Amino acid sequence: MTTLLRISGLSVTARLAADDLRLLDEVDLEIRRGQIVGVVGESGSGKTTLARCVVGLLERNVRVEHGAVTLAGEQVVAPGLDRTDRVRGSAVGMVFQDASRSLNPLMKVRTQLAEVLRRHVPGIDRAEVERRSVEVLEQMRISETARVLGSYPHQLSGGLRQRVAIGLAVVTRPALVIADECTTALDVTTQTKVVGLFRTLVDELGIGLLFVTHDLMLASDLCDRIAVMSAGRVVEQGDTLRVLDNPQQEYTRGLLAAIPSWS
Ligand SMILES: Nc1ncnc2c1ncn2[C@@H]1O[C@H](COP(=O)(O)OP(=O)(O)OP(=O)(O)O)[C@@H](O)[C@H]1O
Repeated sequence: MTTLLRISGLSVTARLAADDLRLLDEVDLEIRRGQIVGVVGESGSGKTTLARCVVGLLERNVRVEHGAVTLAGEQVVAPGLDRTDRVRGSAVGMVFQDASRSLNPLMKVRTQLAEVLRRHVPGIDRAEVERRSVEVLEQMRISETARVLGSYPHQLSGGLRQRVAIGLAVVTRPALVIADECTTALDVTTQTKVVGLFRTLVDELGIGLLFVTHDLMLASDLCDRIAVMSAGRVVEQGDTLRVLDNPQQEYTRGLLAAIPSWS
């Protein structure tokens, strides 16, 4: 499997009024095609900062101090360098916690898919837009494609909305998808479906998935590898079973101990 995403020695700092705050500290992480890597850790450990750094969506007071992000062999982030606009939305798709951040409430699903396709697939014609829109909804295991295409986001259930948001992220056939707490707002049954959908997508399309979650149980169900973050550092990473069955770090043991059903 080829390496899709390589994060090496990444350190990121936020400038505050008084002084600088280190948000990420020497983070190393790799994702290969067909692989799901979970980033887990407590609130404030730096998961979102890491995910947003890969796609160049850092806040204005945040900057990369050291290290680099390389996507399919091309360096896209380094100190003083941000080439993420070349890959955002095309080679990399993103799904956030709240589908409403991905979906435009004022546009029907059909229009939103068409807009993304036209932006990223130059010269695509109307028939191909429709064909790929239907295809991606089918990949999302949505059966009533005509109804969903003709609906505004608020006319769909939460689970359906999140599947449409994932469809919007993968319709351009990205090599990598970044999902940040994207199942957190869903009920457990819908969450299980969305997680199953991600596994199928990764297996069928051979994409890589960076799955950010505070839910270690969910990560253990879905991810091939897990990186455990604490205070901006990856304190432990490896194959999911290895990390969870034989954690090497006290911090990871603490996270596992906090799950009542674990052991
Ligand atoms: N622009 C910023 N300026 C200052 N501090 C920031 C900034 N962005 C993030 N932080 C701080 O960096 C730390 C890591 O935040 P981040 O959102 O990456 O953590 P997280 O693990 O994703 O947490 P959560 O699970 O709660 O979303 C937090 O303490 C947060 O307050």
